[in-house]
Amino acid sequence: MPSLLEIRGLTRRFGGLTAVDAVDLHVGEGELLSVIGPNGAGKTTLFNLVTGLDKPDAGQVLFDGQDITGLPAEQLAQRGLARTFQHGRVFANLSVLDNVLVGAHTRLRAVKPRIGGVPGLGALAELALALVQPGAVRREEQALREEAREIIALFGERLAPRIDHPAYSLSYANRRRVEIARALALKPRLLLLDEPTAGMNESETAEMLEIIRGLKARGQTILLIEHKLDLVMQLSDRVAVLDDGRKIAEGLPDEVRNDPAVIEAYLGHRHVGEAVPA
Ligand SMILES: Nc1ncnc2c1ncn2[C@@H]1O[C@H](COP(=O)(O)OP(=O)(O)OP(=O)(O)O)[C@@H](O)[C@H]1O
Repeated sequence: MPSLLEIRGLTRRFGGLTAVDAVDLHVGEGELLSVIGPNGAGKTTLFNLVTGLDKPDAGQVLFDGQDITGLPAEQLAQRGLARTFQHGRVFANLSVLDNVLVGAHTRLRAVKPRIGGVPGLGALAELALALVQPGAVRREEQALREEAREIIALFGERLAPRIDHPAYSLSYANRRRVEIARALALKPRLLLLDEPTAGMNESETAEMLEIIRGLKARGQTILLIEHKLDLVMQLSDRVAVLDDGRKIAEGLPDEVRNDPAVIEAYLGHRHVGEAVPA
């Protein structure tokens, strides 16, 4: 399987602490790779490095064979990397639909050629076009709305009846669903999910598992951080384990589950808060 994402020797230090320590990883097209590890293992820092929110002290990130190390988040989104955050980030005052449309518009900006090729003229020229071709613009907007509605429909009765509600009025779990819907509207080549079931109860977690399973079945490449090991074991093609910034294991879910170094890492951290892999 050719690698869509390849991470080589990625390292990030905060003062004396090495949060991510020479980590190598790769994610193949259509693959679901989970990154697990005790609290403070470096998972979110790794995501931040891959998605341009933070810059590494050493190492490289390659996406589809191109070096994207240190590129800003906006550019990475336009290249097809979309992420969600551990605590969920949505535009509180925008409706569910508009939150998802933000994702669709980001994608559209990426695929539209720069008019005239003159930097800075793009937005102005776009406005001019909108004025002379209102029908075309309206149709394009209509198509985006339709697409956003289809994505929202993936979340069934949880989101569909609330499509016009402002995000601030939603439950925590629903805000997290909106965030994932927005990321999907980017039509990402790689979707990075940071603890998509954090704060969700058992039935909500089971629903999310089905949604992720559905995305995977459609060929979506996914990099997942997740604490709920049951879900990780059911969904992942491969699992990588971080501990104190280092990758201590990588392999098929069953191999990782029985790896003594992994069991040791989980037992060694008293505040894991979740079951040791059984
Ligand atoms: N901006 C920062 N400044 C200083 N230290 C940081 C910073 N960000 C993360 N760290 C430290 O780096 C280490 C890794 O943190 P990180 O959040 O990546 O871990 P994690 O595996 O995502 O943990 P959790 O499962 O609790 O979310 C921790 O010791 C954390 O305190």
